Amino acid sequence: MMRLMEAELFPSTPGKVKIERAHTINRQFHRCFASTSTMFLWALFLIALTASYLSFQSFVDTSSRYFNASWGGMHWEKQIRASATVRRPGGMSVLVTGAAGFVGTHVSLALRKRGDGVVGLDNFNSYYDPSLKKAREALLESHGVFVVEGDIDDARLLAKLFDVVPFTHVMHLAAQAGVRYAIENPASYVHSNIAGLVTLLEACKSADPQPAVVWASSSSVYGLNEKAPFSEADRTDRPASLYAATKKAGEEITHTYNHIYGLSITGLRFFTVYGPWGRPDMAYFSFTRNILQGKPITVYRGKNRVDLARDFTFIDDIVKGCVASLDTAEKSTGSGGRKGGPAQYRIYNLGNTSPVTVPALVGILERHLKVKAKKNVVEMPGNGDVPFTHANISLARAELGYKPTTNLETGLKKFVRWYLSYYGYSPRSGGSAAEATTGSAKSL
Ligand SMILES: O=C(O)[C@H]1O[C@H](OP(=O)(O)OP(=O)(O)OC[C@H]2O[C@@H](n3ccc(=O)[nH]c3=O)[C@H](O)[C@@H]2O)[C@H](O)[C@@H](O)[C@H]1O
Repeated sequence: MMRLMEAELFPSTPGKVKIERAHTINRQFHRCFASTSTMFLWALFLIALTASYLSFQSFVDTSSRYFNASWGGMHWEKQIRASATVRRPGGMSVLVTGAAGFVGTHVSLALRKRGDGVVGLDNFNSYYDPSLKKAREALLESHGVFVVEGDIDDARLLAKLFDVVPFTHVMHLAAQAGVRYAIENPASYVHSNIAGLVTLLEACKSADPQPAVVWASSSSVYGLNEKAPFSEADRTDRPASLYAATKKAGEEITHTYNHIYGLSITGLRFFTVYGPWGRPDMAYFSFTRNILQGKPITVYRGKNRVDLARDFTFIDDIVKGCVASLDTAEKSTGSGGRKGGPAQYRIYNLGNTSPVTVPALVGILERHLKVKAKKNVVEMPGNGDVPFTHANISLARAELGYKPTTNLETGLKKFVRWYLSYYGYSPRSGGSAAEATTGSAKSL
């Protein structure tokens, strides 16, 4: 049948078709052509319908992405520009990563209070109670610091931020913290402390102008180092935890970006930082919570019944070290991804220089809280802890003017005062904080 139609419509020898047959063929051709063109029109109509449906869907997708996205838009850019505005002669505009974190909040406030422009960046992850991070954000907002909700591993977001503001400095404090949590969630350390760091440095090296970068390394890089106090020149090639290993890797990675792209880099090895608005995962914080709730605390002890000790450093001293690092940071030498010459590369210990044992820390908390702790003393599990830390701060003292002034007794007093007020405890005169505990206390 098909072959017949083909033969009729397209005779193999043109001009040999009989006239009467030619009429019939002509009619059939027209009928056929008419139905083909109708089909063609229908097809066109369907294609147009499908295309408009698809483009409508993509419009809906894009707009819902746009409206659901936590960043982007004119209003967002305006907030960033306002927050980055410098209000003192010779001031800097600083991108603070991890701004809703413990150290990030304090550093952002200090910078803002003296008139620097500050834009925060934080992913508000749930490693610990995000409502505490939100409360810190509210505090920052009340001082005019805008915190962008986003991840340091988001290259598009970083490019946009540098597009909106020519940051002079980056204070990089976003990280997956915690020594022992690395056993539970190793990928989180790789994501933030390695991948996120590289993404951030990529953005910094491509920025024009390139910012100077100051970032948080850790005392944990000293690992199994036994030479005390720990000096910057001591061995750091024997980390005892994945956390420490990622911070050590961060020191190598930042060195590479300094070497290849001329980024000015300062790494700060923080020694067990504590204080108001602190991290609930840290011992002094969780001990306080448990002591107040009448719950036992676990105190780790080293081999041969030796107490563990830390060079606990008060937040205000750390903030001074961070700000001094920003103030003394030289400019990066490159631009647009090209090195212009050798750039500054520094590493400093920021500690307190007087280690205190964990049982002594508990004793101070008991005094301030006026409650006796229920202690379970157990041998330190092999999960990343080191027996002690002790900072030599000569270098930071000489080059940054760093001079810690708060001892653990005074610093914990300030922390306890903040804790009781933040979580809604109102101690009656003479009574212990625990006795005064009311139902209004927020749980962590
Ligand atoms: O300087 C750093 O670079 C790191 O400091 C901090 O780590 P650490 O010094 O380990 O602080 P933290 O957890 O408060 O434990 C303190 C002591 O209490 C002991 N400890 C802890 C918990 C517990 O239940 N019992 C206990 O005895 C414990 O064995 C230890 O001896 C930061 O968390 C980390 O992010 C990083 O910044």
